Amino acid sequence: MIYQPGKKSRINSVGIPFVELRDERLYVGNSSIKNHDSAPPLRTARHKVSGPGAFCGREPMPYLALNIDMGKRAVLIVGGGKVAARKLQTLREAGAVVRVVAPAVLPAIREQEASGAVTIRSGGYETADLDGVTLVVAATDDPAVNRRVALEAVEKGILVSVADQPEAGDCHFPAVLRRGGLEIAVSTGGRCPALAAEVRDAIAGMIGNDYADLVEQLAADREKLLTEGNGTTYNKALLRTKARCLIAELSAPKDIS
Ligand SMILES: C[C@@]1(CC(=O)O)c2cc3[nH]c(cc4nc(cc5[nH]c(cc(n2)[C@H]1CCC(=O)O)[C@@](C)(CC(=O)O)[C@@H]5CCC(=O)O)C(CC(=O)O)=C4CCC(=O)O)c(CCC(=O)O)c3CC(=O)O
Ligand SMILES: NC(=O)C1=CN([C@@H]2O[C@H](COP(=O)(O)OP(=O)(O)OC[C@H]3O[C@@H](n4cnc5c(N)ncnc54)[C@H](O)[C@@H]3O)[C@@H](O)[C@H]2O)C=CC1
Repeated sequence: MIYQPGKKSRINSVGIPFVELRDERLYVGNSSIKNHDSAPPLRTARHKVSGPGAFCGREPMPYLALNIDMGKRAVLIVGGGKVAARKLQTLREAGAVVRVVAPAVLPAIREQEASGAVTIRSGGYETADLDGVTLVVAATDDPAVNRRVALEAVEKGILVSVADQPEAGDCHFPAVLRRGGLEIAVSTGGRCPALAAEVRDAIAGMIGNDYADLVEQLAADREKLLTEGNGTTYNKALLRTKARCLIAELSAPKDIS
């Protein structure tokens, strides 16, 4: 089916033609996806008045993009389901020491206990679970528990990311692309995570593994330059120019004859 502007067509609540929710199934073109969610299809928009993500004029107030070395930091994940497993993976990749607390934990999480980088306490969340952690991720399927975790963390000055009520916390996870030492993080500030993931995937098609070599090569050049003491202005001009040239080389069509 082709969308023809002006012709009568089925339009869903977000204005995508030929996508329709009917009898618990999502119809997209000729195929359909089962809707497993029991939640009502509509929810009220969040109208934030203060804090990151709040609106200042037309633009949402930006978050601070900051790369944190989590190697020496303890993190608590409250919940042991699918979302907790994804956040655990991300946190472990960043070297964090993670504690998980939940009455039921997925095998994918349980299996990681043997590595020593994850400890698991079976049971419901308790305030004492927050002791000594830098960051807490509230990812249970109980909104009241997630909210309690958020309130208690904020009170104690602990950073908190809340899976179902991001506005109750103060940070969130972006969609990330890694090419060796190059990291690209994409965020919509919680407004549409699926878009962040799609943008990341689109960038992945443009930024290949060659970029990992670029980082290595330029980092070695820079290391050498810093020992030569030519000054920041000189180093900046040289490294920016070389980076630009190498990127152009990667983008140029290859002669494979
Ligand atoms: C605020 C934030 C807090 C946080 O950090 O968790 C948050 C919140 C929520 N996500 C929800 C749903 C979905 N999240 C994803 C996917 C991802 N979500 C991620 C981050 C974030 N999600 C943070 C904002 C990041 C930003 O905006 O840029 C990614 C990028 C990174 C990661 O998770 O590591 C990861 C990409 C994974 C990858 O790498 O591919 C998909 C799509 C998919 O799975 O493909 C869906 C289904 C479609 C949809 O609903 O949008 C819901 C509703 C839950 C419900 O329906 O009950 C909430 C709660 C709410 O919005 O209230
Ligand atoms: N931020 C994001 O990227 C996304 C967030 N969500 C939201 O994340 C939440 C979790 O989703 P899933 O992982 O799919 O759920 P799930 O049902 O797979 O797991 C829920 C987990 O919470 C645990 N739990 C329940 N009560 C608890 C308590 N008192 N203390 C500690 N743990 C407790 C359960 O034992 C279970 O391990 C939901 O609210 C969902 O709406 C869903 C999709 C994406």
